[in-house]
Amino acid sequence: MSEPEKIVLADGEQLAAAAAARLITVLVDAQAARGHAHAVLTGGSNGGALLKAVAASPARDAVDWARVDLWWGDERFLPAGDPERNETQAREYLLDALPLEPGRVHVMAPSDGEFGDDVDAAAAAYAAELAGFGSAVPAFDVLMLGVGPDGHVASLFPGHPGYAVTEGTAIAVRESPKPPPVRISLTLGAIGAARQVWLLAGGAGKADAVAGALGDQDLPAGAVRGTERTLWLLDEAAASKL
Ligand SMILES: O=C(O)[C@H](O)[C@@H](O)[C@H](O)[C@H](O)COP(=O)(O)O
Repeated sequence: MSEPEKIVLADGEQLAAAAAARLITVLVDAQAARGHAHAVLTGGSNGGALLKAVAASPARDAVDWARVDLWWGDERFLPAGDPERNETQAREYLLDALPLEPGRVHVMAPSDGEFGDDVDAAAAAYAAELAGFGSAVPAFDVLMLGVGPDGHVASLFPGHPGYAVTEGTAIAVRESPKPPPVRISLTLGAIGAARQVWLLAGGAGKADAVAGALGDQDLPAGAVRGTERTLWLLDEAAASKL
């Protein structure tokens, strides 16, 4: 288990650019070492800004995108193509511009897909897909998480049942405090299988959550660890109460 490290960037734009450069490097290094890379994407504004910065990076195509497996840390359980889905936004910000192997883009099912509105079945199917790489989940090279103002990550919320789940890798989330109410999320256990876990937090609205999670508050953002590295990527406003 890796102890949390912090890197503080000047502002949101520098945070996105620095995180994008770091992501490209991690993916290139993983492919050099193991021939492929697994990355877990996050929704939210900081996650989206990172994807846009990767799209704009001159170094973007140093990554062999055909040998990258992309996963999601969580997804809003909405119809395919809904603008509120993390997948929809990721495709718009970056993925549609990349030569990815479609079979390596592991989407959490929409609410109008093969499982219909059965979010439990959709979550179970994702758990099965994660297990298709030889263990419960792949050893993700990097797993990115936005941080909510309440200290949530993925769709694991303080005091909410999903945060307490200790079994399994992908779960259904209902009555999410953050709309929309129905989601699919990786569990803390699945998140902890990642070599590197990065927490992205920008803006003054995250300062309390950052201070609490890095302090002694029991928050999902403070509970996650990578097996090799746990890295908080912050801007000065989000780090202002540390
Ligand atoms: O599906 C989601 O809503 C996200 O995955 C969620 O976990 C997000 O990352 C945080 O809520 C931070 O979002 P912001 O960066 O927009 O505050």
